Amino acid sequence: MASLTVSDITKVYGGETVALDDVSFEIPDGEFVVLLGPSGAGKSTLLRLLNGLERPTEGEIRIGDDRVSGTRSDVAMVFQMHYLVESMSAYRNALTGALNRTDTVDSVFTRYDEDDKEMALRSLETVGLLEEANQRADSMSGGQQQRVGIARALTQDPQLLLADEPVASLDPKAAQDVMHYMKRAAAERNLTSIVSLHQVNIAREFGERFIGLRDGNVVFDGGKDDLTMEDVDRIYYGESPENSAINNIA
Ligand SMILES: Nc1ncnc2c1ncn2[C@@H]1O[C@H](COP(=O)(O)OP(=O)(O)OP(=O)(O)O)[C@@H](O)[C@H]1O
Repeated sequence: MASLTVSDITKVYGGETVALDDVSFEIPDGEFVVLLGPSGAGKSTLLRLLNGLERPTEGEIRIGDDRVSGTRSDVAMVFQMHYLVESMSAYRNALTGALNRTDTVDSVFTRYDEDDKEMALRSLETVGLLEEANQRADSMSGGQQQRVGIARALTQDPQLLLADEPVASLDPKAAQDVMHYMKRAAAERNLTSIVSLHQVNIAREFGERFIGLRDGNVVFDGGKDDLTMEDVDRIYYGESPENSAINNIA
């Protein structure tokens, strides 16, 4: 739905912590990108900059031709903790995504129109939960709850879908399910998507393109066929061979 251009982004916290150091890349319309990197590499910082929650210290981000200068209704985010209202149904939770694109008065009074309701149902259908629409969120499994979180993001009708470790707290089967539905949602709507993941096997299964961050720098940017074990090693362990997973396994 929209291309994304990240140009020379640097983010410094508190005048000394360089979380991102001159990062640049472009993502064309509808591409499904996985962000890889060890703890502290700058993945969450990058996602927060992309959704306008934080401002870069230097550089700029464009969605299509628009410079990102704050939060936007056409950028939706899925979090590791899905922050559902547990006592509400899957449908009601999905519907709240519409509040991010309605005007302030409607959102203060939580008013939804017919289009919002249809969009929420369509979003639940996309994540395979239409039949569970009336089920309370707290009676659902962790994977189902995360799929409701995705449906809520889709009800916002975004151009850009961001997800920060959306499957980190799920077991492998649930993680695979959630990624399957997220990928399906992105493909159905031609959504440009960026998902940060820790699990390399899941990343490989679902990613089309991989951006590897380490110490705030892009150390890998390429497709599935380009991503070797050595690249994964370099992303997670750096250049020093004594730390390498390959060497430790060998
Ligand atoms: N609000 C903040 N204030 C100060 N430093 C921060 C802040 N947020 C992140 N940092 C620092 O910026 C660097 C990058 O952090 P970030 O959370 O973006 O990494 P990450 O790759 O998402 O890590 P994780 O996988 O552990 O979430 C780290 O050194 C972190 O301590």
